[in-house]
Amino acid sequence: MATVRKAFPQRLVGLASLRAASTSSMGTLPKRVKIVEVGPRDGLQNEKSIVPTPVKIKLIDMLSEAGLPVIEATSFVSPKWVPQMADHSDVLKGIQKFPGINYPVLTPNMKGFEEAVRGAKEVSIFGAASELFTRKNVNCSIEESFQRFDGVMQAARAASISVRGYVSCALGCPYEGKVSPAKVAEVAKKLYSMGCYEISLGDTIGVGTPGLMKDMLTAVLHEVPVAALAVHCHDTYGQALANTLVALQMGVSVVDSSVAGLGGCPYAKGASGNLATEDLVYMLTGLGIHTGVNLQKLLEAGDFICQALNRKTSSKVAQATCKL
Ligand SMILES: CC(C)(COP(=O)([O-])OP(=O)([O-])OC[C@H]1O[C@@H](n2cnc3c(N)ncnc32)[C@H](O)[C@@H]1OP(=O)([O-])[O-])[C@@H](O)C(=O)NCCC(=O)NCCSC(=O)C[C@@](C)(O)CC(=O)[O-]
Repeated sequence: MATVRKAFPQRLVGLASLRAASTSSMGTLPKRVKIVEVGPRDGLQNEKSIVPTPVKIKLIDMLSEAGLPVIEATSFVSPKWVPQMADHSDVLKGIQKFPGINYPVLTPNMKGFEEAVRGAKEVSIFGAASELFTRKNVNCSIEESFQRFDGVMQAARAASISVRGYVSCALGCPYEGKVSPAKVAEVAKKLYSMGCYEISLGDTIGVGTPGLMKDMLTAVLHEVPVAALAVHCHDTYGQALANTLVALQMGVSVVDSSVAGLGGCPYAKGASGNLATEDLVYMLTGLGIHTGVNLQKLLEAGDFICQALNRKTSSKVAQATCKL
């Protein structure tokens, strides 16, 4: 049954008009935020049943229609490790490539990179600030993961492919517990100095709180310019939006999120979904921050994937605006 929604945009306009009064004491916030939609990759990679390729393609096309500027489409990782992403080439081939929208993909090593560049114009390498997580996730040490990244970076430079870098476990690790801000800063600095144009700091298991986000970002900002930073918060403990707001107040203007709050890392036990894109867009709009995203179309994309997966949305905004 199709989801029926309340007359939502009008209410949103009303909220946005309160902006001057409600944000005056919030420090300097960015005027616009680039949202990196990770639902088709991070959101689906942990799904137990294989999601049909046409569903993935339709989801990405709907997200493109909604105006997301960056949509992480899939990952070129081993299908033995992450079977859900085994159809990466077909997904990349099947989606409509909207002008002005980037469709990056994850590439952990040269094998993934070589396959990815047949269709991708941007890739992401993914490191972590935890040795044990790195071992579980990509079967090597942090040092060895950088040796793999060296090859990818060289090949990417030669092919004029932009590379984004992730630092997982930026606010905590499922295997090591606390992670020091200094370690996160060290890994972020290394990725940045290798040539990653943007570093996404991941609270992989969503254990962070605003104070931890502030301490971690303070350390990272000594090493990487704020314009090159993004945050990527999972919402396991309901802190994702609060942590993201702290990052915005510290000057970060790129935020990763996932439609309907889908997500989780298969190698991070306990990791739940990402910050829901609908909730992020609602907050940013209320703060008068431009995203270019059409919330109504985004909600429709969320409805579509939730129906396809036969599950309830994790987006509070989607829940609040749903009549049935
Ligand atoms: C990195 C590897 C491949 C190492 O895995 P490995 O087993 O150590 O690799 P290997 O080099 O020894 O090769 C073993 C087999 O895998 C194949 N292989 C090797 N590489 C590839 C490739 N790229 N694509 C396809 N196949 C590949 C290779 O050809 C070989 O095949 P065989 O000879 O046995 O038939 C593996 O550990 C892996 O794929 N890990 C991916 C795990 C993953 O995707 N995790 C989720 C993404 S990270 C995340 O979600 C966090 C993030 C980014 O969202 C941010 C946050 O929230 O913190």
